[in-house]
Amino acid sequence: DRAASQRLHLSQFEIGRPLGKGKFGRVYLVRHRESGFICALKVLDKAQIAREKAEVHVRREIEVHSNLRQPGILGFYNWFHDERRIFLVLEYAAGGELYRLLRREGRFPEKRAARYSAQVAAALRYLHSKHVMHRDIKPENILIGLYGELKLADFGYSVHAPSNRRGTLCGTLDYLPPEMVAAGRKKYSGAVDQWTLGVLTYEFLTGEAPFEDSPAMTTRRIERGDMKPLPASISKEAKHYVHSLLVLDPSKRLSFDDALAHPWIVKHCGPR
Ligand SMILES: CS(=O)(=O)NCc1cccc(-c2cn3c(Cl)cnc3c(Nc3ccc(N4CCOCC4)cc3)n2)c1
Repeated sequence: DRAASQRLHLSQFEIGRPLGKGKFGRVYLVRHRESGFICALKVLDKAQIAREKAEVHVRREIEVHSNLRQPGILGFYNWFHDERRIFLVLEYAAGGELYRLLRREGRFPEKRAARYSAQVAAALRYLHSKHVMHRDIKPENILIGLYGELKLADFGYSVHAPSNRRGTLCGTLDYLPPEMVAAGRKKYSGAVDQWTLGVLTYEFLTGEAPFEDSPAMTTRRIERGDMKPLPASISKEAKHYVHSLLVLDPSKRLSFDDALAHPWIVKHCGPR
């Protein structure tokens, strides 16, 4: 609220190590001096935002993110600004980036893949209940909390780590559903996020994106739903779960409720 943001000022924070940097600014590990509270401070540069004509976009993303509260979504505590910068006071995700963990481990065992997929499905179901969708879900935009739980962290004004990322900066096609690669126009329907959940789960299980190929081929594969086959070692329930999300017809994709009730999820996470 305005009163709180009136009181907050940069001098009230002890600035720690940089966590990441990107298009609009940097993220720092900080401690609020008075309360001792550890959090992440995302610093957005107003001039850079103006150059990218992203003022409205950033304002809207702050408006959206500040109204979300769900364990699978990175906490947004407050924000304030000075003449040059906008500061977002966010939950510190102590586990770092999911992207790095996945690259380091190669792929996840099914129990972990199912738990992660369920956490993302629950967060997406919550976002949809608030009429917020398409949060650009990919491993690069997901952080890990203190207890190993996943946190959707990118709400549009995202920062990107130094270039150790995949070509996400130019926007990888891997995560786009058929209705978006074909039409060309960004036609978001809720079912887009169900497709993305399928791509994400596939990547947890194999370490690769299902339609990964040369850019031209990737588009063709997505349009045809022609995914690379899951390894024989993957259980049939896991295969059924991924195939029920990566369905060309958006109306036939598993809903988040059905995903959370799927035998593969229930087997590994218990009924929720
Ligand atoms: C090259 S890097 O890994 O150092 N930085 C990449 C990068 C880029 C953009 C945003 C972040 C980021 C944002 N965060 C927010 Cl917002 C809340 N918590 C974090 C947050 N948390 C975080 C917690 C731990 C780590 N470590 C753990 C020990 O190993 C090194 C990385 C990194 C990030 N990170 C990190």
